[in-house]
Amino acid sequence: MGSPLDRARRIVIKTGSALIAAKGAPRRNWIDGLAADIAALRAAGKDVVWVSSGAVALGRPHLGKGSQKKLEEKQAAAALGQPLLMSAIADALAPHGIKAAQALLTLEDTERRRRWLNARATLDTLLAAGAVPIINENDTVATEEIRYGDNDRLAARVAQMLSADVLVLLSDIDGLYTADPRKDPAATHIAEVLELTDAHDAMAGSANAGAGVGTGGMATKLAAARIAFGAGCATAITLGDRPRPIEALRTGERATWITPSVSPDTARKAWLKGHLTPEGAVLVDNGAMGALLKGSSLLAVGVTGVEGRFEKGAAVAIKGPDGVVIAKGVTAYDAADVQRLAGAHSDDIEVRLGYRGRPAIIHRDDLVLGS
Ligand SMILES: Nc1ncnc2c1ncn2[C@@H]1O[C@H](COP(=O)(O)OP(=O)(O)O)[C@@H](O)[C@H]1O
Ligand SMILES: N[C@@H](CCC(=O)OP(=O)(O)O)C(=O)O
Repeated sequence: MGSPLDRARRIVIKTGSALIAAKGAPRRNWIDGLAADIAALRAAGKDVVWVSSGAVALGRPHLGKGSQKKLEEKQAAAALGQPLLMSAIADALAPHGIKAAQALLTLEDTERRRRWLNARATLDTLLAAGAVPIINENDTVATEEIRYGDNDRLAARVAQMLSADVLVLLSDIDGLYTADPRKDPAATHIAEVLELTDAHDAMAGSANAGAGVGTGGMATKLAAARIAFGAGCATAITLGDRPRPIEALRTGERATWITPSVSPDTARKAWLKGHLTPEGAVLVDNGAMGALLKGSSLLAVGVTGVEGRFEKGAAVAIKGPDGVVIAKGVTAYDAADVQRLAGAHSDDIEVRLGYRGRPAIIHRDDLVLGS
């Protein structure tokens, strides 16, 4: 059967602070090993996104003395540590001919549809260019209310946004146990979860019950796995501190695999179907209707007009020439721009808008057929 990693097209890997840093310095040998793993995945044609913690841990020694418990002290440490984190990772990827691209996200980038479209387009562009996006929370500006707070969930949101097939959470433990093995020596390992229940949450205890340097614990890993699960993405929780942790996972080293029964594509379409309440409509001609039914994106050339006012990122209905709703989707343009683009060929988009817009009014990934 092989590993889910072999079948995956897109993989998100999350590394916790304790793997990245020791005594305030980057663990270069370990980072080099993971970089070699990532190079092997890239060579096999897979897209890889690396969500890495460690900015606070690497920045702390440079902030001076003091407790460094206050939020602004952690944020300042992150500002000092983030470039150190990036350069350690970029240096490790460079010998493999892989470019590292920094992307610092805040909660809004994955929760607000408009920003989500932008973040996704940028990350897709980086992946298409062969780069590995290195993602962290934008700790320096994220305030308590608008924080993911832990990179486990951030990584799951990224996996969801990018329709990844596998999320790997590299941890200081080789998976989920029936209880915290640090406290209960009788705890047993769980190799596979096909449905996440409250019983699993009870095993993990509360958040922040982890080893110390980071902010996660097993509870946030399960919260992350739940987000990924809903997006049709499998999660592996496994021991990170191995020389080649991804290769070890691929060849069957111990892990907990949390595996959904549907694909990312099916999950996304089901989500769209249930969550989109149209705020307006885009009117299309017969040609566009035929293309949509065949699974294409909605291009400006087939648009004849709009109904109502809506923002970029809003849910809209798509209506055929007879006024019947044939699909719903998330629009990449606001109503005024859709009107401006009606009937335009792709080459004309820039002239009509005054900027270089996206080719699709609604991308096929953001579209579901039916009313
Ligand atoms: N049921 C459980 N199974 C496994 N680990 C658990 C469980 N409950 C609590 N934990 C704790 O969670 C820790 C992993 O979280 P954490 O140290 O935050 O990892 P990371 O630094 O990789 O984010 C484990 O070392 C373990 O002590
Ligand atoms: N964004 C923070 C890390 C937050 C976090 O989730 O840490 P961890 O539990 O080690 O993955 C940083 O870079 O220090």
